[in-house]
Order: sequence, then structure tokens, then C-alpha cells
Amino acid sequence: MLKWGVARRWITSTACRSNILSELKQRGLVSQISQPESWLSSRLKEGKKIKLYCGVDPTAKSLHLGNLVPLMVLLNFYVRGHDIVTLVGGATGRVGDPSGRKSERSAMEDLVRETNVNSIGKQLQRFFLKGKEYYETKIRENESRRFGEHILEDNYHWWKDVKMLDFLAQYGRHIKIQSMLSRDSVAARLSNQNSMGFNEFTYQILQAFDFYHLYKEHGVMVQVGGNDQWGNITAGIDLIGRLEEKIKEKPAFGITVPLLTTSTGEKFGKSAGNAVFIDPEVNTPFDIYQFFYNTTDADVERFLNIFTLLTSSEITEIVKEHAKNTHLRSGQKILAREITELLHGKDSSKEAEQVSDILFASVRSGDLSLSGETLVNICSKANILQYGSKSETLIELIARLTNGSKSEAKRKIAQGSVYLHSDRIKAIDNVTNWEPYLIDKTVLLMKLGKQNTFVVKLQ
Ligand SMILES: Nc1ncnc2c1ncn2[C@@H]1O[C@H](COP(=O)(O)OP(=O)(O)OP(=O)(O)O)[C@@H](O)[C@H]1O
Ligand SMILES: N[C@@H](Cc1ccc(O)cc1)C(=O)O
Repeated sequence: MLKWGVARRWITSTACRSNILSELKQRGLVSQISQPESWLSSRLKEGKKIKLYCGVDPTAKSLHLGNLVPLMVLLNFYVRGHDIVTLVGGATGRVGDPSGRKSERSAMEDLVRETNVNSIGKQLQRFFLKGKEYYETKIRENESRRFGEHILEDNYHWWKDVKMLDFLAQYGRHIKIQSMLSRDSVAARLSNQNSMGFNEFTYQILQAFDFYHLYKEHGVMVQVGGNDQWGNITAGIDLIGRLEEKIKEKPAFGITVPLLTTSTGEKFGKSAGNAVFIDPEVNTPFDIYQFFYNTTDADVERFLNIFTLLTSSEITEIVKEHAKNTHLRSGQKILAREITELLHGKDSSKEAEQVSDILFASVRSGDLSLSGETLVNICSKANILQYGSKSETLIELIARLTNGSKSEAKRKIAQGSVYLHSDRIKAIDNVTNWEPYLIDKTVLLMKLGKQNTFVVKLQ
């Protein structure tokens, strides 16, 4: 089995690796780069600093794992000394990005949006602060630390004072309707029955102008986003090209990342309703750890490349070790540990790791050597202990713990995806008498599907 102490010693400074674009491609973090790529590549090879930005709309209270993919591109640049700007879309969030959507978004209350702007802003700050700390654990004593600067912007600051007449007079002629109509986000909606409002149609102008503003005011050269953002990003490159005379000397670029999808091919995110949020109040470090601990063997290498700053030789070694004994889940454990520590700091994964090992081994084998009291103690310390009453039925318990309906809970039981006490005891019906399933008459281990294990203290 791969010992983590061993893996840690392999780590070499990524700052030494200068060919960052090739490395990002090799990590699977690049879907498209705009032209002239060779210009950007040579500038980076010459060791010149650049500034990049990525924006997030405040359509939820928290960032989710899908959002981390473009942010990991920024983090890779940041730890090599490049400057980054993260933007929260206080203005664009009022309009609603049609990219990748079949129908219009419902309007959001001002207060909700403002709360989201605040919390997403804090998370963006925290992500790069923690990312810096995480990367520092990877640098050797004598290696230099060369981080860039990170600033946070809210596009409402420059949009709030823009007057429509002035905007149209100054920029209108440079924005071409033909290009706007041809963007995927618009063309797709025009070709189906779903109508599109003028707000959504003009969204690309807002994002294009943001890029222009950041290019001009902050020297931002590259915009990064998911590949559903390609149209919005190239709209910005077009606008900068039309407005800036010196564009040949200092071109603007777009880099998109592949969209992280679920096993059924759906974009992982808020709209699809399958997001894993990184806010610890929504998903605890344990939840994040669990999510990655349950990664399929086939995804371990891909996720190590995308979500960690381990080097490719370290990843190759981890994957090699993992393949020797996949049932030990050494690859999943390192992946889960790295991401939890990246998001929540050094040692944040320790408890989650201990609890996961115990739960995984016990639920799998049914051989539980821990007493109910010990289980309650470690799970309550890790903040994952659930409470219930023996008078609740299994259907009621599942519905409550999953925030779902009773009929969904019934369906889960009928589908055979509910296990009580261990993987060997599948629930086939509703349960009213808990005694046969409890550890020390009080603790219930319940597994729902492959991903979720609940530890419930029944009183
Ligand atoms: N699953 C994903 N994989 C890669 N990038 C993603 C994913 N989901 C979102 N992103 C990227 O994160 C950035 C911010 O996205 P945004 O805040 O709009 O989230 P979203 O999940 O796409 O929202 P929504 O589902 O409401 O459209 C964008 O560049 C977007 O492309
Ligand atoms: N349109 C992006 C968010 C964004 C907003 C403004 C920008 O300038 C850049 C990006 C998205 O929905 O994912």
C-alpha cells in the first residue's frame, strides 16, 4: 500500500516547470486556447508574468466542484508567480447567462443575490489563500516561493454607473449582431421552441465588456472559463480587438477547461442540480472527502491531475501503486486527502480519513469491532453524526436525512439501494423495529447507494 509519507517526499516545486500551457494540457485542464497560442506560449516560456481572470455568477450561495476546474487553472498560474483576478458577477447575475441552458433562468431576489455575491467573494478569497498554503506544503525549504497577486472584483462596480445611451453611442457600433447571433448560446435557443429574452441575448456583451475593462484597467490578458463560456470569452476578445489599436503587441486570449460531467454525461453544476458545494456549511470537509473517496478507479488519475498540484510523476506513481491493489483504494485516499486539504487546510482530512476508513471497512464487511459509543464519539467529532428516533420508520428516516420525499425513499428501498448495518443486509421493506440492525442498541449504519453512508444515533 502506498504510504503518504513516501508520496510527500517526491514532491518537487512546480514553479520549476516553466512550460505551463503544456502541463495544463497534459493535466486535462485545457479544452480550447484561442489564437495566436504560440504568442502566449513564447511569452510564458520567456518567463514573463501575465494576468488572468475567471468570473462566477452569484446564482448560488456557494461555489461547487465544477467551478473549481477553471479555478485550478488560475491556481496553477498563481503559484508560479502570475497575477490573477477573480470576478463575482454582481451585474451579470442580474441578467442570467444563457450558455448551455435550454430555458431562461428564474429571476432572483436582490437580497438573495447580494448575499450570494458576498459569500462567493469570500470563498474565492479563501480558495486562493488555502491554495497558497496547500502549495507551500509542497515546496522544499530551499525552493523559492513566487506567488502572484490575487484581487477580487465585482462587475457591478463598473456596470452600476453605465448609462444605456452612452454605452450604445460609444460601443454599440463595435458589437456585431451577426457574431452575437452565431454564438452557440444564442443559436441553440433560436433553433428550438424556447424563446430568449433580450436580457439573455445581451449577456455576452456584458461579459465581453468585463474582459475589455479588465484588459484596459488591470492589464488582464487571459480569460479562463468552462468550455460553455467559449462564446462569451471570444465575444470579449473580439471587442478588445475592435477597440484597441495595440492589439497585435498585446493580444487577448481565452482558455477554456473541459466541463466536468456526471457518469450520465450531464454538466456538474447548479442548473443540473447535482452540484457538490464547497461551503463547509453545505458540504463538510467529510462530505468532500467522502465524495472523492468514492471516485471510481477509472477517474482517479483524471481527478488527481485536475484537482491537485501533485506532479505528473507523482500521479503516475500513485496510479501505479493503486492499480496493484485497487480494493485498498490508495488512489482514492490520496485524492480525497489532497482535495480536502486544498479546500480546508492542512490536517483537515485527518478525521474524515479515519472515519471513512472505519465506515468503509465496517459497512463492507459487517465486522464491526467498534462499540456504539466509540462510533458516536468519532462521528460527532467529525460533525457527521445524525440523530433519529426509534419511533421513526425507515421511510421517514431516509426522507428526512436526504431532504427528499417519502415516495423517493420508498423507491430507493424498492431499487435495492438501501443497506442497514452492513453491505450484507439490504433493506427490502419499510422498517419499524430497529433492534436487529443496531450496534449496541443505539447506533445505525445506513448506506444509501454507493456514495452515502449515514451514522445515526437512534433514541
Ligand atoms: N462542471 C463544470 N466543469 C467545468 N467548469 C465548470 C463546471 N460548472 C461550471 N463551470 C465553470 O465555472 C465558472 C463559473 O460558472 P457559474 O458560476 O456560472 O456556475 P454554473 O454551475 O455553470 O452555473 P449554472 O449551472 O447556474 O449555469 C464558468 O467558467 C463555468 O464554465
Ligand atoms: N458567465 C459566467 C460568469 C462570468 C460573469 C462575468 C464575467 O466577466 C466572466 C464570467 C458563467 O455564467 O459562468
